Amino acid sequence: MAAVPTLARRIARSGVRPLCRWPLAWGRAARQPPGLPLAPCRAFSNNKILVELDESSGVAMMKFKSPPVNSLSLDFLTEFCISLEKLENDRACRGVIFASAVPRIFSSGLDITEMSGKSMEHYAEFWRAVQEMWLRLYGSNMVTIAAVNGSSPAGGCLVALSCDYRIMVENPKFSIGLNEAQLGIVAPFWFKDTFVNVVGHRIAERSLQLGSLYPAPEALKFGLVDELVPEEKLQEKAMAVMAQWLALPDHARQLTKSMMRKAVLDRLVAHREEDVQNFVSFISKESIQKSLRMYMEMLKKKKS
Ligand SMILES: CCCCCCCCCCC/C=C/C(=O)SCCNC(=O)CCNC(=O)[C@H](O)C(C)(C)COP(=O)(O)OP(=O)(O)OC[C@H]1O[C@@H](n2cnc3c(N)ncnc32)[C@H](O)[C@@H]1OP(=O)(O)O
Repeated sequence: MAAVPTLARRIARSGVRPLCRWPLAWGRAARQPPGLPLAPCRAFSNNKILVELDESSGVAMMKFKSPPVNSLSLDFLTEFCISLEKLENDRACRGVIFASAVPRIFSSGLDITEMSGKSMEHYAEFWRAVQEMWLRLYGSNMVTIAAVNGSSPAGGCLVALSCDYRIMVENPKFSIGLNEAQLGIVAPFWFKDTFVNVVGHRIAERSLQLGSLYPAPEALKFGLVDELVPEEKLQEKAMAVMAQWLALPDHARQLTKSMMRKAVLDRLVAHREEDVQNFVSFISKESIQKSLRMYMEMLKKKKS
């Protein structure tokens, strides 16, 4: 685990800037009854993520703001881990809702430029950051809800799958799934395990082999997302579901969550370094690099 401190150093170096104490993101002011002072709220942001914690409800909103497509770059992943750790250690926070501040895209998944044309050391550092993000999110003690307000392929889908509940905007133009096979790459075992735990083995096997992306209404049919709502109702719905989950005693819910997820988490923890080495040797193959370059070219051509 020699290079693990690299991510720890990045986390330590990266500043988390406090914002004002009375932020307006997610329309808090609009929800407040007239004449009453705003409930205590704390907000912080870094370059790619905005967080607002409402102390009265114990609920934080984490919004991804890394245009154009919220790709999960090394910087994004580092900032995500910092923000989540801050909330995890804050006794006032019991639940987090994740959403995008970028229109039409929840997250485009792992940043392909981090996996293409870089050194082996870079691939290893990047993959440790991907592992760290998943271990923290899937293993979080807080209630986690993905408010999927846009397309969410591959790593973006993993973020949603790692939450306790997924609510997606009902727009059929927004799609979600683990489409790695379409890029000529393979979802690692812990992506697969997370997927199987949500949709079951048969659907996961077929979807992973075909690299399927599902429009929101299709994703609902087999439980990849838990419900669909019109975009303007997403925040309200996420808050309502959160309130339902927070009505239970934390210790009972947390122990149950841990019991359900422990085997899958432990598997990566036990094979973490091996998984890094597998990733590095796989991604640095010339044939895989060629597939990634072709995929990026295809994305560019689609625009013209
Ligand atoms: C033996 C087994 C061993 C296994 C070892 C492990 C193996 C490796 C595992 C790797 C797992 C990988 C997981 C991933 O997440 S890979 C990423 C998958 N993501 C995608 O396929 C999404 C691609 N993007 C899109 O489909 C569209 O961009 C999107 C629908 C998200 C948005 O469309 P829109 O039309 O709005 O925007 P553009 O396509 O024009 O994109 C804007 C610019 O953003 C760039 N872009 C998009 N996605 C990414 C990305 N994921 N990474 C980096 N850059 C991205 C796109 O190229 C445009 O750039 P330019 O403006 O410069 O052209």
